[in-house]
Amino acid sequence: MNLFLQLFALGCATGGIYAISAMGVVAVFRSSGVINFAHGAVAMAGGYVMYSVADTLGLSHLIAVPAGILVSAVLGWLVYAVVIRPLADTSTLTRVIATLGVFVVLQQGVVLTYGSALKIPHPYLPTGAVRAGPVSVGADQLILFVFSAALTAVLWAVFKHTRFGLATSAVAESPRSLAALAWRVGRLRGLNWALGGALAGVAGIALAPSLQLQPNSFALLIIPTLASAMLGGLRSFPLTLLGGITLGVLQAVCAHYLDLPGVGDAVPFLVIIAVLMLMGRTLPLRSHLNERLPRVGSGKVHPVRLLVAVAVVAVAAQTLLGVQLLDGLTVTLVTSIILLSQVVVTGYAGQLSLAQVPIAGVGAIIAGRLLAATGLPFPLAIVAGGLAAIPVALAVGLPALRARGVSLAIATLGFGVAINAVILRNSDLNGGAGGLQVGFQSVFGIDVDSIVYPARYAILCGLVFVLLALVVANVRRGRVGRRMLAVRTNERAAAALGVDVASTKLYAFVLAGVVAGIGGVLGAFRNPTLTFTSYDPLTSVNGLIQSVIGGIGYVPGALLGGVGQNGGLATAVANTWLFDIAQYLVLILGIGLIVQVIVQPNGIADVIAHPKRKKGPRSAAPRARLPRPFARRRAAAVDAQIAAARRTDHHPSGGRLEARGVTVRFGSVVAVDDLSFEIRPGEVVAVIGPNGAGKTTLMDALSGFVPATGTVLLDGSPLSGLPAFRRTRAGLTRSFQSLELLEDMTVLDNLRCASDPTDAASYLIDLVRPDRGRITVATVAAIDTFTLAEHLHRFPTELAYGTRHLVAIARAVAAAPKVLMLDEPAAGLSEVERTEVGDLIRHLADDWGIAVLLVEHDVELVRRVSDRAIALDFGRQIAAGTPDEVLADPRVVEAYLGHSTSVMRPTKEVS
Ligand SMILES: Nc1ncnc2c1ncn2[C@@H]1O[C@H](COP(=O)(O)OP(=O)(O)OP(=O)(O)O)[C@@H](O)[C@H]1O
Repeated sequence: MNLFLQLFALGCATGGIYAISAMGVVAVFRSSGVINFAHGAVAMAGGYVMYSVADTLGLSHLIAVPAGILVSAVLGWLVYAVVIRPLADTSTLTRVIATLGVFVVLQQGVVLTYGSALKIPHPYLPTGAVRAGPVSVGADQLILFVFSAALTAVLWAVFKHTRFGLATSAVAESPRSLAALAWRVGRLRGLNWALGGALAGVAGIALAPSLQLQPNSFALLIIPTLASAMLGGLRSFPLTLLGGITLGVLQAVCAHYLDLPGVGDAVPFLVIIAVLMLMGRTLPLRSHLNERLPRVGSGKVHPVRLLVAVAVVAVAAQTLLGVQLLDGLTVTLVTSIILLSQVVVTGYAGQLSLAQVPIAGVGAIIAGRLLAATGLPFPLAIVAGGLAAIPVALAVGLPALRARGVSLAIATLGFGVAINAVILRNSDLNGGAGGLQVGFQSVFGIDVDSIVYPARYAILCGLVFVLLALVVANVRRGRVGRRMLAVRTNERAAAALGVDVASTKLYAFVLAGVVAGIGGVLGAFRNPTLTFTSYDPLTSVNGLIQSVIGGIGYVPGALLGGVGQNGGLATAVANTWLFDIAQYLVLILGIGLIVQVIVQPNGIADVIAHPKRKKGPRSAAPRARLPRPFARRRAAAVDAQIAAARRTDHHPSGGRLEARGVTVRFGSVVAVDDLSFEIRPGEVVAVIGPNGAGKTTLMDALSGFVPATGTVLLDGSPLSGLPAFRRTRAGLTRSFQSLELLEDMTVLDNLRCASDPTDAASYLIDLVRPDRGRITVATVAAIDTFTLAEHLHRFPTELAYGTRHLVAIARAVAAAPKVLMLDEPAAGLSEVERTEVGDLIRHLADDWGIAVLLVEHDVELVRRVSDRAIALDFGRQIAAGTPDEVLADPRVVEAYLGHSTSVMRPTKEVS
């Protein structure tokens, strides 16, 4: 018990400091909605400045400590003013990546200024023991704990009771309202960033004497910091203190009682995962903002160009390049393979993984141990490394099922730290200080020893890169690629099209894991003795940065990113002909990244592929692709498929939807209250009601987007309990009020996404033979009915508003639904377009027998199109019958207009 109390006290002291650092993150997040990944590096800078002033210059800590805090505060403000402010209108991903750039710049700046060696600052607080009953704690720890509690109280009071604090809480919600009240939003945010920096500095200075200063480990203070901040819900200072203490105590107890190396480092990660799993959702809410991510390439392979490039590299490697350049080439190719994994998981699938390099390390360590233990041939060891990465990649991907964006980045960074601590730095696995002896390798009898035959090893890496690049490009062009793009663009829309969002994400992580694992093996086996120090989480951050600079959505982007790897071609060329830039390379990359995300977020590969395109991810691809012979051939093939489908006399047919006692609660709000109704094949049933009546929530409940009680039956089969994509596949399809078109895809690919077969075989077949997708009878029916033939190769952003509406309905029809639910399909359309949409809805019901549930505010349209109507108010059914009966019902009139004497007129817009 005494020991536990002792550990508890120790954990409280460390946790208090985590909490101080985390409160800096909270202050920044409350004001700007941004998670600053450079926060740990800012803390580290504070610690180093304190060390310089006190230990190097020999000045008093009374000067050194404030100096460290001041520098951190200034750094915090600078990050805001120089990096975050110019990126105010960009995606979360862009801002995360930018702060990662700052992280790298600060970390490398410290390395260049102070070196990587450990620095041990002199303690500045009394270190004697203080006894309280059976527990003895250091006086410094006690002081720091009391200080953290006092600081929490001060911050809580400031943010709760001062104008500054109240304005900060308001600024993240509504900067415009605050500006209207004469607040200078930029200055307020800048102050919070400075406060965040200062708090990071306090934490860095507090931890410096016990943690000791070392750039690589100290900057990772960001992980426990973020874990504490997440436990505090990124809002509450007292809860953040509690979170920090919980974390500190858990770390101390686990490290003591669990005999597992690195377990202390893994605890914050486990806490992060637990929070994400508890708080996250499998599909985002309606309010989730879908942001455009960096553009993706087409995955088109030019065989002639590829063969020429391979031949040139092979000949140059064998005949022209010296050892240094060959080594640079090998490092570039190995890195490029690992970055290919980033293209799959982040570029295509939109999942921000910061664990790809540690995953590569797992592949390397397992292949190394297998080969050392069994004498496995090298090619099989490469494959084994790829396969060995699968379970770890799956585990890294699991949080993605409930977390997205910044949260996922935090989880994967934490996972990387845990993998590094528990597996890669584990001397039971990594061969200890001497490394893992594997000797030299051969492939099919050819010696590929990278020291004697560096050219051969480089060529081997080149061939593996080409092979994997082809696989990744195939995936992009196939059915699976469409699913990934749909998921990255809009998870709700993807699920509504029948895409299994969870499986698609996990597949992306697994495929990326295999690719990274193979890269990891090739990287480690460059030497006869394997070491795993270069598979650390910081290298993973650098890897992401290189991917973004190269073009994270492009296969060639991985190669371009690999060129910039430390020790890669850029370094080798510069070292051979210029000067030793290795030490500055990471710094240059970090600065390059920050400049690039501001100027050209899509990467160098995008500029090369489309030199004339505008820079922002929002600028659509121009139609000018069609004249190219390839595009013309493809268009002709599409036309032929459409013609063939037209010759068959099939079209979608309807089914019967039954809802029994469907109820949805959001806390105390009952959004849908015990609704029961039926829609028969060929029937159009309108659901009307004032704003907030529960119409969209009803649709969400029927289609599986929100949890509901009650029963939903399709043709007598229960749908309740099934996830959204399964309901779509069963025949219940929906459109969205906000259309939710997949903006990264052409109209045709939007339709294909809805009509693609859903079998799992494509996950494997697409790797070698991508399925461009057949055009189904339902798709052609949708194209013809909604006259979309001329728009098929356009992107949604290029279409007129009315046409976008038609595409949204056509896409739902392309899924061959039995029951179609349309959420305000006529909103914002002109009179003529509304009439057209009404006719089309009737056509779907009358000619194809589809059962239609129509949510609509346009009373005229409801009256003209629907067979029956149901009126809702506060989630409850207040009337049902023919449209005329329902619209004339006094309860409906009252619900809409607030008093029963008014007469409901056939106006166009009631709301
Ligand atoms: N995720 C949510 N959490 C909490 N409350 C919610 C959520 N989604 C909807 N609501 C509430 O449920 C009620 C019904 O909202 P809903 O959007 O379904 O109404 P609606 O009839 O579709 O309105 P509109 O015509 O404006 O689209 C409202 O009170 C709304 O605030």
